[in-house]
Amino acid sequence: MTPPSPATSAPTPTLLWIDASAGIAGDMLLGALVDAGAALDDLQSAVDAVIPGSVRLAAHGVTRAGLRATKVEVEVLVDDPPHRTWTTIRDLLVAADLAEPVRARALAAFARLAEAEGRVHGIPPEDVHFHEVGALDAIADVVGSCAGVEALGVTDAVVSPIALGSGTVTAHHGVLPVPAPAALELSRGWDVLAGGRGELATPTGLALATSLAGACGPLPALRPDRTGIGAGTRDTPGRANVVRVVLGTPTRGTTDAPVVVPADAGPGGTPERAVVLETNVDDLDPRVWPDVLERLLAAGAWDAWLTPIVMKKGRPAHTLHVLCGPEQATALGAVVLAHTSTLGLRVTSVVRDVLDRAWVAVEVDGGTVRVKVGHRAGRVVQATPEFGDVAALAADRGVPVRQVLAQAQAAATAAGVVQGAPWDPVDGGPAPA
Ligand SMILES: O=C([S-])c1cc(C(=O)S)c[n+]([C@@H]2O[C@H](COP(=O)(O)O)[C@@H](O)[C@H]2O)c1
Ligand code: NI
Repeated sequence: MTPPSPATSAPTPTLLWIDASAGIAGDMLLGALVDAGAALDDLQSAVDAVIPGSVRLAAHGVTRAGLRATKVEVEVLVDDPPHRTWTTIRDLLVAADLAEPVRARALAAFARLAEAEGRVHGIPPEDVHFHEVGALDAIADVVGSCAGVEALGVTDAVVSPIALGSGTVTAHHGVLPVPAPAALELSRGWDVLAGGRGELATPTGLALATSLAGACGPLPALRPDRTGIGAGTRDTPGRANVVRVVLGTPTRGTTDAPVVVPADAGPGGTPERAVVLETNVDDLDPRVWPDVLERLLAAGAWDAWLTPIVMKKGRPAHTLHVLCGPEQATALGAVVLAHTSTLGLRVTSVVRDVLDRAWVAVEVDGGTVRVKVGHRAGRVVQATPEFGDVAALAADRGVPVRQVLAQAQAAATAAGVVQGAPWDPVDGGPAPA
C-alpha cells in the first residue's frame, strides 16, 4: 500500500464585509465588487442571462470626496415598462441560465424587496408591482452584485451599520420621506446609523446587503485579501459617497461583535451557528422533489432531505428539511418558495457541533480511495472511505462493493488513520508517534 497522499481540507472560506456606513445602493455595491476584482464580463453574462440585450455595464474610475473609487454605469438599451411585478422578476430569475448560488441570492434579494413593498402597501408580496426597484437597471444591480459575490468566492458576509440618510426623495410614488418606506422596512432588525443628508441607502442596496449578509457589525476578524470601493452617483463634499468591501479569510481574532453561541452548545468542539428550514408539502408532484433537493445543495445547503409524513385530512405528504449557515437561510428559503408549492417555511436557529475534517487517499487493488477523516483535539474520531470512490472501484474491478469497502478501511487503519489515533491538525495527517 502506498502512503496516503497529503491530506486536503475543504476550500478556504471567504468572508465579505460590506461597509455601508456612508450608505448603499445597488450600483455602489456593484462598483465595489468590480473594484475588488470581480470581472465585469462575468457580471454582464449573468445579467444577460436574465434580461438579454437590455443593459450594458461599464466601469470607470472616479473620485468621491477626494477618494478613488470604481463607478459602474448601467446603460439601459431598450424601452423599460413603468412597472414590473415581483412574479415577473421571479419567473425571469427562475428561467435564466444562472449559477444556482447567483440565482438563489438574486431571488432572495427580490423576495425581500417584495415583502417590504407588500408591507408598505398593505398587500401580499405576490401582488407587488415594483416601480424603480423592478426596472432593468435595478435587475442589473441585483443580478450583477450576486454574480460578483459568487465570482469572488464569498462564503459568508457581514454588513456594517447602515447609513440611511434624511430628507425627502421623489419617486414614482411621489415625494417620499427618507428613509423611504421600503428602505425602512428593509432595515428592520439591522443596525442603522442616524444622520446624513439625502437618501443614503436605497431599497435595492438594503435588499442586497441584508440578504447577502448573515450578520451586522463592525469589521469581523479576518485576514484581508481584497478590498474594493464602489462609488455612488453624487459626489458630496466632506463625505465620500462610497461602499467599501473587504474580503478575506476568517480568523479567530477577537472583534467587538462575537458570534453568540449558547454555552451548552456541544460536547467540546467548536460550535457553529446553523439554521434549519422546514416546510410540510402535500401538493407537489413527487417527481419534482429530486430537482428541489439538487438545487438546494447546488445553492449551498449543507444538507437537504425529505421525511414522509401524514398531514391534516390524512394526506400523505413530505417535510422538506434544509440545513444551512445563517447567511444562506434567506437565499435557500427563496429556492424553496420558487421550486415547491409551499406558501411558507419554518426557520429555526440551531447550533451544530462538527468535527474538523480532512481527506487522505489510500491505495486499494491498484486504485485510489479517498478517506474522509473527522478529527478533534489531535485525535482521529472518524475515518470513512468515500462511498462513491469505493463503488466506482468495485464496479471497475468487478468485485463486491463490501469487499472494496473492507479493503479501504483496512488500508486506512494500516496508514494510522483509525479512531483514537493521533492526528496532526496543522499539517493534516497521522501525527508522528
Ligand atoms: O420601485 C419602487 S416600488 C419604490 C418604492 C419605494 C418605497 O420606499 S415604497 C421607493 N422607491 C424609490 O425609488 C428610487 C430607486 O430605488 P433603487 O433601490 O432602485 O435605487 C429610490 O429613491 C427609492 O427610494 C421605489
Ligand atoms: Ni412601489
